[in-house]
Amino acid sequence: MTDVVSLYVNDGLPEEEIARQAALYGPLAEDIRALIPLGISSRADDDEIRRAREHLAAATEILERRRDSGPFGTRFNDAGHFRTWGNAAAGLRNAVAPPLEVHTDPDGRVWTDFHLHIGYEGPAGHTHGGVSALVLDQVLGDAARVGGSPGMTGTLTLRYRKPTPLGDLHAEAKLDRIEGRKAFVTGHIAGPDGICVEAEGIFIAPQWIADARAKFEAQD
Ligand SMILES: CCCCCCCCCCCC(=O)SCCNC(=O)CCNC(=O)[C@H](O)C(C)(C)COP(=O)(O)OP(=O)(O)OC[C@H]1O[C@@H](n2cnc3c(N)ncnc32)[C@H](O)[C@@H]1OP(=O)(O)O
Repeated sequence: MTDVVSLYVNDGLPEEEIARQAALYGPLAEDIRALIPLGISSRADDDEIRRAREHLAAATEILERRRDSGPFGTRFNDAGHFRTWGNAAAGLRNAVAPPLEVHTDPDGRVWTDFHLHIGYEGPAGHTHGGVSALVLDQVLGDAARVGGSPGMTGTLTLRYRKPTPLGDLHAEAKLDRIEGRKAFVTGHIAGPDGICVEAEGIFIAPQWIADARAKFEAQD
């Protein structure tokens, strides 16, 4: 099993290098993401598909020449700039991610306006329920972190109130309370006609995080 702690790496990258990599690899993920709905909707003919696949094979051959092994993990530098570029919901380098760009209000509410293309379909013309769970897991988890209690999802409870359309959506979440290592968070996804999915989550700081925080506070 992958050791979670070993995937938290201070790689010491300077800010300029992080910005350079973001400007290089972010657009690559956008290009790959744009292919997903085309894979579903293209009406190209036999010859066009064959040619398109040859181009994709050539791109694959270039991209796999040099690559990291394993997941991206969580990387950071001495300035405390964290990168979770492989994250399935928000990762800058992950074409599977919508991606979510999560904002924080001064009162601790976190929110994101995001777009789900046709590759996120579940019920005909609507968002897959598991994708809604992905979005809410991320947004509620961010609210726990912003509220000072980052943790792993222990329990995520969803109420699907009405079908969630595809397209432009909004999600938000707020920390309700902290009890020991547990953060209780609520949130929802809304479409143009109001709230579609409500969520309650309990996020639990693993013991190693609680220990690290206690050690840090003892040094203060
Ligand atoms: C890393 C940084 C994040 C950073 C992550 C940022 C990513 C953003 C969001 C994405 C989040 C994810 O997808 S996370 C991936 C999905 N989640 C997971 O894979 C989690 C897998 N489960 C685990 O690793 C573990 O079960 C934990 C960490 C959740 C809990 O283990 P533990 O730390 O040993 O817990 P334990 O001592 O038994 O219990 C502590 C307290 O929590 C309660 N408790 C225990 N389990 C649960 C539970 N599932 N639901 C509710 N409550 C629970 C206990 O009753 C107890 O309450 P009391 O007696 O104290 O009252």
